[in-house]
Amino acid sequence: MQPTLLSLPPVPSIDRSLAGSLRAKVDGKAKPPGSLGRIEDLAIRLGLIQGTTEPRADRATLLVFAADHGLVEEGVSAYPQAVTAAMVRTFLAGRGTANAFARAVGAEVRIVDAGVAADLAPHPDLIDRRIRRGTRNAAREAALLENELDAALAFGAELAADAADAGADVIVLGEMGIGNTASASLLMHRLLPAPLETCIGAGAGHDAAGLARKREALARAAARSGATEPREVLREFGGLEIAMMAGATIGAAARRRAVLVDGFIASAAALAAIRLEPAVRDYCIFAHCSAERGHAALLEGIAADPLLELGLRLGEGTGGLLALPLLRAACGLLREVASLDEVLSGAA
Ligand SMILES: Cc1cc2ncn([C@H]3O[C@H](COP(=O)(O)O)[C@@H](O)[C@H]3O)c2cc1C
Ligand SMILES: O=C(O)c1cccnc1
Repeated sequence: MQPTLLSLPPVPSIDRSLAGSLRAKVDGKAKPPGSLGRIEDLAIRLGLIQGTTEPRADRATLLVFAADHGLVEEGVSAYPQAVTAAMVRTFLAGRGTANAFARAVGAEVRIVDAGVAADLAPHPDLIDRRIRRGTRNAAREAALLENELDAALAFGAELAADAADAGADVIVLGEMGIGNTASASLLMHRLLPAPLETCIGAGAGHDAAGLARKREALARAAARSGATEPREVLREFGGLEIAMMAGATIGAAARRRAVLVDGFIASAAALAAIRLEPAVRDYCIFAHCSAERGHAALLEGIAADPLLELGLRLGEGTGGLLALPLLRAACGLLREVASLDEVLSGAA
């Protein structure tokens, strides 16, 4: 084990011995075998993750990790850096899309300042884990120092474990950080790996000139460092919120909680977590395939079969929240639905 990973909790491997009884339970329900398609597979996955034939997804906590990126100096985003802090304030006021969707599905929301480059007033719903005011510009130098990366991973793991200990059955991971699709593209390029070009998309929105500028800046960042080892890749290309999400993925898995992974950026963080600790892969449920270029290839590269395809490209955890009712339905199948035997014997 690498000494730097010692601060991260161990992730138990999934015990597959329950798979047979979970499949038999699902097949024995009052419905034709297989008639609930992928919801049946989801029920079995949730049972395996929680180690029970009666899994729950009642309580869900969305952790939104927010941070800024030095790469924005290169014009990688169509939006100014100040939008990150403005959106954090909006979330705290309950007015973001993530807040509305969380209310729609019944999930708790926690906002984490992982490294926003602005002053934020203290707020009871804001968790301050700010490591620095944004990353360094990865086109010129490493985005993070070793100790900054360690802190981000450890804080993320701790926050996810805290949410689990406070009663969350499912951890939904979301992010807010202008410029973070640029970091995510570099992570995908090195960790999947995939050609850089196929990893770069329009992010929050770019015209042709903006996209060309983003491609050119990311080519310079990639040329600056040949890192391929997951810690090195995170340190070189950032970002703070992405590293914290990778830590949170590991922390949730260590508590045997399903991690509902949102879009392109959250998936890049999950990819980093999987490369750091392969056992987390079994705990990751990929909510949707985003419209961001690169997301479909990233998902395919880790054999992930996303639950939804809605053309979303927002982030914030919105896609994860929309998939949450599917997890609850899958748990309801195992916990509540009568067996065919009960129905035929008149017991149900
Ligand atoms: C108003 C607004 C709200 C957002 N909420 C999420 N994002 C999303 O867009 C950003 C990534 O795109 P890029 O890398 O191109 O900057 C992230 O903050 C992501 O969460 C937003 C973006 C904007 C503009
Ligand atoms: O897929 C995402 O999560 C995404 C895509 C573009 C911009 N922000 C987020």
